[in-house]
Amino acid sequence: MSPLAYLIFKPTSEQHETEQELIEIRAILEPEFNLSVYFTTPEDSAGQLAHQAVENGAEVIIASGGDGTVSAAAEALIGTEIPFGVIPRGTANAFATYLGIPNDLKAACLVILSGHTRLVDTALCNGKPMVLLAGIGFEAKTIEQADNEAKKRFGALAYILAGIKQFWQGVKPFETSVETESQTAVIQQATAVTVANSAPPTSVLAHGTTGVFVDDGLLDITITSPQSRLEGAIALYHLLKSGFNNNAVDLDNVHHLRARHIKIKTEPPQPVVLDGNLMGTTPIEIECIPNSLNVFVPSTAET
Ligand SMILES: Nc1ncnc2c1ncn2[C@@H]1O[C@H](COP(=O)(O)OP(=O)(O)OP(=O)(O)O)[C@@H](O)[C@H]1O
Repeated sequence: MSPLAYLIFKPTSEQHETEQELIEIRAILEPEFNLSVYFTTPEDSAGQLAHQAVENGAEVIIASGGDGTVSAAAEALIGTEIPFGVIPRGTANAFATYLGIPNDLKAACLVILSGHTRLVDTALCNGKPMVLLAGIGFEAKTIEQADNEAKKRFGALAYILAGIKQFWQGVKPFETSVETESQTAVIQQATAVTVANSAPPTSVLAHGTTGVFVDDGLLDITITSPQSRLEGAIALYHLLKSGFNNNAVDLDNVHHLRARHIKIKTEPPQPVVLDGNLMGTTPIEIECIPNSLNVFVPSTAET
């Protein structure tokens, strides 16, 4: 008997495109799986549908959409051994990129069929699932600015354009206190705080540390506090470099910590983006859940 698989699928606003993508995915997966498809709606979240799939005895769960869909669906699998497939169809697809899962539909389906899995950490941020990162300040304001129309027209470039605009306008500095199981750091003039479970190099603000590893049982915290555009540009350059070479940034206005459990407060409260979607404002509390998600990845992927 073929394994019972559930595909949690976020439709796009283009109905024709959605139908075509689904036909392509079904054609590859159905010969191997007893496949049921659940469509997300603003009311039926990927998380609820994935929980339903688990209750129905799913042997494989696959999420297809942007990072928000993947993250929400993952929550139902935390701590189970059910293998989790990702078919990226969003704008940034940062989780798939980080794990080396291709953006091409067919190639992503073939990764699932290959059956190679990897155990990765997840986290809970104020009780909500986090597979990538939580961003406070600059990143959250950038996501706020990258509207749906721009994402449709420019794809991932919309985030870069919004980031440049945000950089140019500047972020009003805020005071932050970051409390971990072993220390508390207070930064008076922060512009961004990023807590990462995983992050591709393009999630620039996450890369103050010596690499962001998704299976080390720890979260990587980067706090930036540049006080001018020039300092900001230098910090961004070093963070971008660090994303590729895993050397920690050595600048006075880039701070980094590693911890399993983190509480962050800011004054005044700041918007928070969680796995690509705005979730509210600070304070936040994040706990890493080591080795809690079993994801299909290419057998050659290294991170
Ligand atoms: N059928 C739907 N129509 C409109 N919104 C939906 C639908 N299904 C889910 N959503 C909403 O979409 C959000 C998750 O989107 P997700 O991040 O996965 O994809 P995206 O927005 O297409 O991609 P990206 O964030 O990369 O641009 C959630 O806020 C969810 O409520």
